[in-house]
Amino acid sequence: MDNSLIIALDFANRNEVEQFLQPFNGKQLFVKVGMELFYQEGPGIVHYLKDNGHQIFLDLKLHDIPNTVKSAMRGLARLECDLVNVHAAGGKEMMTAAIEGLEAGTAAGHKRPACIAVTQLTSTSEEQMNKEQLISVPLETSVLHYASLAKEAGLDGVVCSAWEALPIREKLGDSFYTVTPGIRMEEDNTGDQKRIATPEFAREAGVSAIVVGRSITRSKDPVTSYEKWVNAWRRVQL
Ligand SMILES: O=c1ccn([C@@H]2O[C@H](COP(=O)(O)O)[C@@H](O)[C@H]2O)c(=O)[nH]1
Repeated sequence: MDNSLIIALDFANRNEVEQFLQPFNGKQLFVKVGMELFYQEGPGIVHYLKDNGHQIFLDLKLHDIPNTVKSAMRGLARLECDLVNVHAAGGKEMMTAAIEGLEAGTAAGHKRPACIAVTQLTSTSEEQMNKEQLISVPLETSVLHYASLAKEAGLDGVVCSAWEALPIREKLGDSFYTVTPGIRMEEDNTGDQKRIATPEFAREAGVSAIVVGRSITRSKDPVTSYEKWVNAWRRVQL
């Protein structure tokens, strides 16, 4: 997990994924399967990616009553992904149930998938959060609160923006993962993301992994783009 660049495979179907991966010539990547792809292709897409040696973040952001999340996680554990997630807004009891489900579904002698909680989506601004969720504290306070709940529930980390990574590490320790989408190069389109940061900023904040989607998947030359991103991410590690 540490220092990974996770590519968000936000594609409509397996055919598009195959077309995207083909020029990587078998390179083993850390990829994210989200709702768009999983709802279309189901578990088969996970098997396909695993069979090709890729590490997988299954980003389904479970958010339901504890019993339902526990049962769903029991099933997802059998896919043997590296990383799965829930929404912290589902509450501590729900997050505890997620871990119980993962443990119940993991074969004896195997390690359960790491589980992280989405705090505030990176597409949410502080103003939106205040007005629409009626949460009147600063956004960082809300993120830290959700991160603390996630840690108390036994989760392994959170999804947050790079802006909150340092305060989370200071409060909850370096071993608690901070996985950060909303990463952009200076020249990239922001799109729907509100809390964006560059790879250099993310590295300096000590995030565990960055998630990059459209900047790579929609570029004219995804392999060159991926290499540019990896170099930007690594350069500041030296
Ligand atoms: O808070 C969150 C949680 C998840 N995401 C996901 O990350 C990628 C980001 O894609 P970009 O194209 O680089 O914006 C996408 O799959 C989201 O579903 C997030 O952006 N923010």
